[in-house]
Amino acid sequence: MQTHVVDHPLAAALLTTMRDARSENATFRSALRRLTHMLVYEAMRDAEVEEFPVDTPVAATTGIRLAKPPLLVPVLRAGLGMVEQASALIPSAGVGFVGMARDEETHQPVPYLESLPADLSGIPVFVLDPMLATGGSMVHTIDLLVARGATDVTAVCVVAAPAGVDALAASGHPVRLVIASIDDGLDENAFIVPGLGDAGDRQFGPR
Ligand SMILES: O=P(O)(O)OC[C@H]1O[C@H](OP(=O)(O)OP(=O)(O)O)[C@H](O)[C@@H]1O
Ligand SMILES: O=c1cc[nH]c(=O)[nH]1
Ligand SMILES: [Mg+2]
Repeated sequence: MQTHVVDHPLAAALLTTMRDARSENATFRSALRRLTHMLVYEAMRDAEVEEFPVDTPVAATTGIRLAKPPLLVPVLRAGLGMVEQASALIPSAGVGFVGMARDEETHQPVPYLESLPADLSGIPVFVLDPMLATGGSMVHTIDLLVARGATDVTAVCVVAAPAGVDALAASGHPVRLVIASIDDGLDENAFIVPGLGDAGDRQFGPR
């Protein structure tokens, strides 16, 4: 699996704001939005483009547009904080939704919402979820996408545990990972260490 860690001082500073337990919800959401801009920008670097004729006020020239606008799939709740910025960066992108909450005892994902186009063949899909912990939620989301014919999936995350990266790679799915940091590991509650806590709660309050 191709993994791209976005190693940039501006990204690192925003991630630090998100890690800081003193950051209020609004500060956390703002940092996530701004960091998403950088992650999606990097994730789109190799996107397929096509040329088309365009007239400037001065002359005819050749323009560039995305050959295949992607589908953005935020994983609720935490991924919701990434979708507005990703859409702003890729205005032609569609948006689908997956809702999932981890069981606090088993740490298994419990799906509660699935709103996706029926046919994803030929469409690049960007899954937006800040946290990749055990990997269960991301692998389940990609299972849903692959079942609809997706063959080109990018997971755009903020923080991962090595176990989550390994689970994604072991899933055998056609996925690449774009991320700001791969952290040290998981604690006994399957929270990422040092991580940033519960990314859903830190944006929206307790569930
Ligand atoms: O890799 P995993 O072990 O599956 O954990 C990661 C998942 O946990 C978080 O969601 P959570 O279940 O807390 O739901 P929330 O976004 O509503 O808070 C996070 O946003 C991921 O979806
Ligand atoms: O550290 C973690 C792990 C799962 N989900 C989160 O929001 N944070
Ligand atoms: Mg949560």
